[in-house]
Amino acid sequence: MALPSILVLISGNGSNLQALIDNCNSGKIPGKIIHVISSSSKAYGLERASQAGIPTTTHELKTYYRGIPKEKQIERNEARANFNKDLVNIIIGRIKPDVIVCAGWMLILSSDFLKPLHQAKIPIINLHPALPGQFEGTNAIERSWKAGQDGLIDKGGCMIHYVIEEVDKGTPLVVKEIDFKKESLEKWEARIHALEHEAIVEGTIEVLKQLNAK
Ligand SMILES: Nc1nc2c(c(=O)[nH]1)N[C@@H](CN(C=O)c1ccc(C(=O)N[C@@H](CCC(=O)O)C(=O)O)cc1)CN2
Ligand SMILES: NCC(=O)N[C@@H]1O[C@H](COP(=O)([O-])[O-])[C@@H](O)[C@H]1O
Repeated sequence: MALPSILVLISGNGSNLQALIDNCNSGKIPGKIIHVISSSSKAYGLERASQAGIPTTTHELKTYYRGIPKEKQIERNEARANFNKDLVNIIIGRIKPDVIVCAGWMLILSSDFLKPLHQAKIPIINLHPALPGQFEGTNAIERSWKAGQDGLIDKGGCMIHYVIEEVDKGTPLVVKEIDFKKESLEKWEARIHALEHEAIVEGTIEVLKQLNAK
């Protein structure tokens, strides 16, 4: 029987993508990465995918914004809606994955994207480098480090959660905690990234398990 198919969305380095590639190849993740889509043509993760023989697509928002000045907000919003609609049509129409994993995908996904996926019963999960209810959005690692330095938190970590319209508020699948300690941002970041590489593998295994349970 064919392994469930995984689409991975990235925007950058792809170290979490690499963890997925390595653990699919070892069989720890009972799935096959069939495609990688990047929101940036400069993402090193594209190189990682190519090295692993995984087809890639680049889908850049700036291409949709081209020629629309920043002050033309209505036109830019329309362009962004088209970005989301085209992306979901590529996924549902061409790639047809069983599950989608956001592994450092740095764009908010709109209802134009999420609703068709829900109708197609394709679950989508995301890696967020903070605990549930903490530091939603971008730069979460630095924000959590500063909060720790200020004595506002004594724990940090990362989570894998289902993606819903409300950013980083979806039901968690995996939560990994670490104690805060006075250390450099670089050391904190390294500890979080190490945790991420475990969490993204466990979260992908879990979403595949839940898929099979349906
Ligand atoms: N609808 C959802 N979309 C996304 C989710 C989600 O839970 N719901 N998770 C994110 C991943 N993410 C944090 O884990 C995240 C990434 C990016 C942003 C954001 O504000 N992006 C800006 C652009 C920022 C930039 O270019 O530096 C934007 O999209 O305008 C917030 C959260 C993936 N998407
Ligand atoms: N809000 C989303 C977010 O901040 N995601 C973060 O992007 C990085 C991707 O690293 P990678 O490209 O090396 O996998 C990871 O640190 C991940 O937590």
